[in-house]
Amino acid sequence: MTAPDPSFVSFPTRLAPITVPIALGDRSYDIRIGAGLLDDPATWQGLPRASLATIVSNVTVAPLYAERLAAALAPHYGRVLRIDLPDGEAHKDWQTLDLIFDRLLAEGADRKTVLFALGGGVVGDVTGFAAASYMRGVPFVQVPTTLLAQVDSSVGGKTAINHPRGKNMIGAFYQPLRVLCDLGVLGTLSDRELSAGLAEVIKYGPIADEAFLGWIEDNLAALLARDPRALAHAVRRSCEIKAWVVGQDERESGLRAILNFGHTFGHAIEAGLGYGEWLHGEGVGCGMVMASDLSVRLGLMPPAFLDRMVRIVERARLPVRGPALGADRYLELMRIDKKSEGGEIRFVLIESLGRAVMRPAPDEAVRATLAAHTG
Ligand SMILES: NC(=O)c1ccc[n+]([C@@H]2O[C@H](COP(=O)([O-])OP(=O)(O)OC[C@H]3O[C@@H](n4cnc5c(N)ncnc54)[C@H](O)[C@@H]3O)[C@@H](O)[C@H]2O)c1
Ligand SMILES: O=C(O)C(=O)C[C@@H](O)[C@H](O)[C@H](O)COP(=O)(O)O
Ligand SMILES: [Zn+2]
Repeated sequence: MTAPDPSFVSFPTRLAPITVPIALGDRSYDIRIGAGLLDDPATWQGLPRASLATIVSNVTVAPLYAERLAAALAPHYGRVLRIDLPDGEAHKDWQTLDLIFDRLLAEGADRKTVLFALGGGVVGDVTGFAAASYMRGVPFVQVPTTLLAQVDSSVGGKTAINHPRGKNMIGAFYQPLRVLCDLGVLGTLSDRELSAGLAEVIKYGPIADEAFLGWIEDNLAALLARDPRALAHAVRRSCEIKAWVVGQDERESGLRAILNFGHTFGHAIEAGLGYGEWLHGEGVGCGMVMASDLSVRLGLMPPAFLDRMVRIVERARLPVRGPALGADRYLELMRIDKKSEGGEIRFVLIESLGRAVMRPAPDEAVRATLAAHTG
């Protein structure tokens, strides 16, 4: 007898599937959340049919789930091509993008070819950018397989690759046709990656929903234990908040920047250490502690808020102290951030629970935050 698939063991299919719509005019789409979605024929209804579907995944995720996805797609497409990328943040680059373009061209992919991004945020971001640029745009579907990708990266249409100088520096806004969050696939995720995903879940509390922050605090043990109902609620509420934000400001002319809470510091850590050393979620967790410190330092929030954020980030098994890159290096890396204007760094800060603002901060305050939370 073969060993049971851990995704079926951990996640019973009796969890009712739910749909979170994201309203973007003619680019509107649904985020579907449920257990066993990959194997449900209803999942694929209403997607464009074509002679070729391409599953873009990576060498870790493809052996786990690509066959199931290919079998589900086979009835609807003339041919299902598979592209397995190298795994890891260090491969979110031009070379990997080229791999996709080379294969698509070699296999005769045309403008109707539908790309399916099967993987975490790295696969999703690279595949999305490939979809945005191959023949000036082909349709794509997000099939996120990490918690982080289900609660954040698969939703909202930010696609990108990294540059050695800065995160996500080359990319495009390009929306998927649908997002399919099969909770069952979270059963095979490592504990470290689960915690990384929790960082982005936690983020939604202070920026948009005080009650959700309280719910996360009350349910952190259940989330870490992968309780299906707790994970389902975390994915649903996160997607609702992200859909609400993106629906108002698709291209980050204002409000959407709140989703960057913790990211100015976090991206500096990721780039400063070299991509892949710290996970994105780890950078965000620690970055939220630093941004909370800055919010307190600038008089926006009381000190108890910082204590609360340190506690929740620690309980999620995420780092609360950044690496000792040196304040000058942090400042240099943060100046490249996409929110900077005229060389002035702008931080997402909390001004009351559930409400974020974007503000510049005096260098001395930032240095004090770095002194308190790095090394
Ligand atoms: N576009 C956006 O809005 C957005 C939002 C947040 C993060 N991001 C980006 O997302 C990336 C981080 O995504 P991530 O945390 O998913 O990392 P990731 O894509 O590197 O995946 C994490 C690891 O888990 C493995 N994996 C994925 N699914 C698995 C599964 N079901 N079972 C076992 N292993 C599995 C992957 O192969 C990888 O080794 C960063 O590049 C970040 O910048 C983008
Ligand atoms: O969707 C957004 O907007 C976000 O900022 C979500 C972030 O979690 C994500 O990491 C995003 O890729 C960061 O965006 P960037 O514009 O700072 O690269
Ligand atoms: Zn992020």
